[in-house]
Order: sequence, then structure tokens, then C-alpha cells
Amino acid sequence: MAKRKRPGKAQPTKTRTQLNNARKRAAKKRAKQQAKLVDPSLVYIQNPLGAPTVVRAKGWFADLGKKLSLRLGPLEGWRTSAKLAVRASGASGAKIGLFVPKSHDVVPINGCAAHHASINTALEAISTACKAARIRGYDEDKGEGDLRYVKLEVQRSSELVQVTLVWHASSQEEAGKPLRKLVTALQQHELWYSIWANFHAADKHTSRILALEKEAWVQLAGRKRWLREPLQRSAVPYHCELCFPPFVFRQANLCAFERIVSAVRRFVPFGSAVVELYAGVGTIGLHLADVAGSLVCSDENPFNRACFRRSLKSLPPDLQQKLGYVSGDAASQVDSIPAADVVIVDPPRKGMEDTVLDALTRPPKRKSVKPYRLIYVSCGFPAFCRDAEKLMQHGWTVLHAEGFVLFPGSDHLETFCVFERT
Ligand SMILES: C[S@@+](CC[C@H](N)C(=O)[O-])C[C@H]1O[C@@H](n2cnc3c(N)ncnc32)[C@H](O)[C@@H]1O
Repeated sequence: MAKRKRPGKAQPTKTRTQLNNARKRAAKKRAKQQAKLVDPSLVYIQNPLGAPTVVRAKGWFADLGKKLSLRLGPLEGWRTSAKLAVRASGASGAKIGLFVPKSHDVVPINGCAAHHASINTALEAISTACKAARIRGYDEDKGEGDLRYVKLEVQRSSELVQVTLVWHASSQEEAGKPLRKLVTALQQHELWYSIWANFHAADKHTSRILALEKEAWVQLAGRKRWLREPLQRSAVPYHCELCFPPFVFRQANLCAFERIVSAVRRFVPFGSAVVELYAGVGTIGLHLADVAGSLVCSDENPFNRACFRRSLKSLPPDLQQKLGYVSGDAASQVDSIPAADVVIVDPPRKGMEDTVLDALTRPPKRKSVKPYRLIYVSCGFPAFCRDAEKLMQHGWTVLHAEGFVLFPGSDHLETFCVFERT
């Protein structure tokens, strides 16, 4: 039976604005709840080419009179490298997954279709082992807990996983029994290429996932030989094994990145002198040894050079001598730019530093224009636009562009753009 209004007692009435605001608040709350349930890396999976950044990039190149050809690979099983957050769950548990955008709430993504099957198996194994060893996920508010992140990398040929446990302690001694128990529990599985710890005791104000110091890295179990990955699809007429220990950058979708390596090869004229900045372990450069006359890679991560050198040994001897590696940030390498025919850059999301852009936009001194070609691989479209606009104001023009949807389902595009100047 409907409740009757009590006579004489006035009902509090709301203004139209108050009602609208209440409706908006409720909708926002519902959207927030919904976002918590959705894997943030798969928001655009129904239409990866309709993701806002992809649409914006097409428009940006169209305004220049250029068509941006888009490349989309398999939608499932492509993620062979993943960094996942581990946060406190309940009084003593651990929740593993991705952060909801603009928050530090974790969405568990076990069984995610984008993951290589070994990553999903590894996640199950880690969750079970964490329960068995009573591992506490990191609690950001209290600044306490055991495990902060896990980093997982698959060796595609063996399907084994290199796992890094980012631990909230400054050393193995400080981590003590819980870490030992977790490693023993993990070793019940035959899944691991190697097990590493990264000791990161920094307080809750740091946004860095990994501690970068050499002493922070300790191998706890598994194979001593650093993980090797030959590229499988780029048309390189020699064998090359890239070297990926856990303390270097590795592309999350290595299979799709191989197509970018092939694209770079098409735009390096035979015999040219090449300088590659932000080169990582040499993922691109090591696959240009037959086309380049000479090539020098550099990167700020001091671990990369040792990886590059090991990979170099897998190349035929006559090609080895054409390639070199210098450790140092890109700004420290700008003196090598005026002598290069071709410069290749693959900077982090924030784009190139001003010092590098200044060196690339300085008018060439000699009659023959050097460098005359710039190959820009970008993982951050807004920064790419900023850098490209400055380049174009200083005589560079776009010769060719392609967009690679490396992470289908997310709002991301890897832009491959070749600039020229005459
Ligand atoms: C997007 S990754 C590309 C690496 C490589 N092309 C690959 O595919 O593996 C960017 C690289 O830039 C390096 N890096 C970041 N800031 C840098 C800087 N200021 N100077 C030089 N290298 C930097 C990182 O260490 C990382 O290896």
C-alpha cells in the first residue's frame, strides 16, 4: 500500500538545479563503479581504430595532406610484457591488476585476452603463491605491505616467464621470510625463466615503479643467461638475438613492434651514416647492420650497453664492426647529429628534449644537408605533435607516416613518421 503524506507536514522540495546536480552526481558514481569493472587497457576493444588518439592522429596528418595508414595486428595474446600493480586487499591480502585511470584503485585482470597465455598462467600462480605465503599487497595510505608490483616478460620461443617482484624493502635481508616463502611457493611451478626481486622501499609519494640502482636488482632463482628474443617477422637477412634482462626497456607488444623495425629498414638508404637516440637495447639499430654504412646507438639506461654488446656477438663479424653503442642521455649525444645522414629517435612518451630538438632544427652548416632524414617512432602522440610542429617550422617535411595500434583496446597509437629536409 502506498504511503500517505502526513497532513500538515511540508515535504522538503528540491529546486530543479539541485535535482540536476543530484542526477549528475549519481551518473558520475555509476560511471566510476563501471570503470572499476572494466579492464582499463581494453576500453576501445570493440573498435580499436576508433580510439580518440587514433582518430586525432588521422585528422592531424590529413590536415598536412598526408594519409596515415593504420596497422592493426591480432587483438588477443599480444601482450608479452606487463607491469602490474599489487595493492592491499582486505586485512592481509593482495590484489594484482591495472590502475583505474586517474586513480590508484586496482582492477584485477586475470585471464585478460590481451595477455600472452603464459602471463595469465603466471598471474594465477603468483596469486595462489601470495595466498599460501600470506603476502600483503602494498598499502599506499599506510606506506606498508610487501609486494608493490610484478613485472612479467615472456620468452616467446619457450613460453617461460621472467618475473620481477617489486618488493617494499631496501634489501633481501630486510625483505626476510615473506619473500623467501613466496619464492619457494612460486618454484612449485615450471613456468619461470627466472625470478628477480627489485627492492624499492621508497615512500608513497614516488610514482616510479622500479628502483633503478644496480644494487636494487637481485636474481633469486632461474637461469643465469639473460633472456634472449630473436625478432621473428622483420625481413632481416641475418640472425640477431635481442637481450632482455628485467632492468631494461622491452616493448609490450614485441610482435607488432617487429613491423615497425621493418618499416624503419625501408627508410634507411643503403650505406648511410646513422645515429639512433633513445635506442634501448638496440631493438631497431641491431636490425639495420646490413643497410647502414655505420650506426651508433645511445640510451640513458646504463644497463643497455651490455645487452647491446651481447646481442652484437650474434651478428656476422663483418656486420658487427659497423655498429657501436654509447651510454648517455640524448642531450649528451647531440654533437653526433650534424655528421649523420639519418637520425632515428624513439623517445619516451614525453617526446624529445629541447636540446635534441634544437640540434635537429639548427640550419646545417655545410652545402650538403646533414642529417637529411629523421625517422621518428613515437609512443606519445601529443608530444609527437609538439615536436613535429617545431621540426616543420624549421624546414623538415613529412615524407611518410604510418600508425601502429600496438595496444589494441587502449587509447594509444605508435606513430611512425619519416621527415626529410633538402
Ligand atoms: C620507448 S623506449 C624505446 C627503446 C627502443 N627503441 C626499443 O624499442 O626497445 C625509450 C627509451 O628511451 C630511453 N630514454 C628515456 N629518456 C631518455 C633520455 N633523456 N635520453 C636517452 N634515452 C632516454 C629509455 O631508457 C628507453 O630505453
